[in-house]
Amino acid sequence: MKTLLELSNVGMAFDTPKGTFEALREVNLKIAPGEFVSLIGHSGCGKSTVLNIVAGLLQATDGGVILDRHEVNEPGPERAVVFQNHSLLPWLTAFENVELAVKQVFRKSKSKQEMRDWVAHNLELVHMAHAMHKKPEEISGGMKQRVGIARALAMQPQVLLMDEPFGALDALTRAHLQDSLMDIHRQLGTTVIMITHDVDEAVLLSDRIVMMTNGPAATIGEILPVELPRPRDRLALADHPTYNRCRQRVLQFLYEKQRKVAPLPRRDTTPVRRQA
Ligand SMILES: Nc1ncnc2c1ncn2[C@@H]1O[C@H](COP(=O)(O)OP(=O)(O)OP(=O)(O)O)[C@@H](O)[C@H]1O
Repeated sequence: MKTLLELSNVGMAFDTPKGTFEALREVNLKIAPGEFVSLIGHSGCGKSTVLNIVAGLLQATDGGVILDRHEVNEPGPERAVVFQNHSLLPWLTAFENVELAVKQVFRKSKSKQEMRDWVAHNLELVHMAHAMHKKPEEISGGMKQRVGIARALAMQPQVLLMDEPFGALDALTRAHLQDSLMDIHRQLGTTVIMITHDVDEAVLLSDRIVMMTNGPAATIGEILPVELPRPRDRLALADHPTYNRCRQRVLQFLYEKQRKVAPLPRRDTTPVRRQA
């Protein structure tokens, strides 16, 4: 397998008022160009920490990340991030929000008109052409996420990093955005790492699902290849044996192997003797 991105022996220890907290230990992962990888694990296990290290927003305290033969030490446009909350600038329109990112990356290589066309093209890609001159407060949550994705894609990143991008959306909007993301991934062949808590979302979208153990010292517990043909259709997959097997495997990992909640104490069924 050709490797675009490699995490080797990544460890992360945070200094806290109570001492050092080891969040991650020996995280090893190789990702191929064009691969769609989901990170799944219980809340607080360290998914965002992994993503932030790849984004260059955090520096690993052990090991490191190599992207296309270069070590990652700081944020860069070749690794665009989409967060759960859109993070658009409220005083700019959708078009201007995307344009701002495009100018940062392409100021020297594209003319003004080329940059404007590129912004419009990316907004069309996420089906936002009709509302490109509206401000964030004038559009829905799902539309804001679409603009955030357009902004990230417009930077032509080598890797798209998504931290629960659809977590705050209702089920129907979420389904539409998942379908759009699958289309975009098919058209552009972008490499994607996405954090999700949603098992169905992970199976539907991913080539591989990376399952993380609970912290402290969290690491990769299992990696599941999702061998379903693309393009994928959510309705057709509902009865697909591979889909159901993958779903089952992730659920087993999360709720049997990595139980988060301690089992309830067994009820004592011994009758209580009344004292005379
Ligand atoms: N700056 C920090 N200082 C100290 N501890 C931190 C810091 N950032 C994260 N942690 C701890 O590291 C662990 C992993 O956090 P992280 O946010 O990566 O988890 P997560 O899996 O993304 O959680 P969630 O699914 O709830 O978003 C948690 O125990 C968290 O409290």
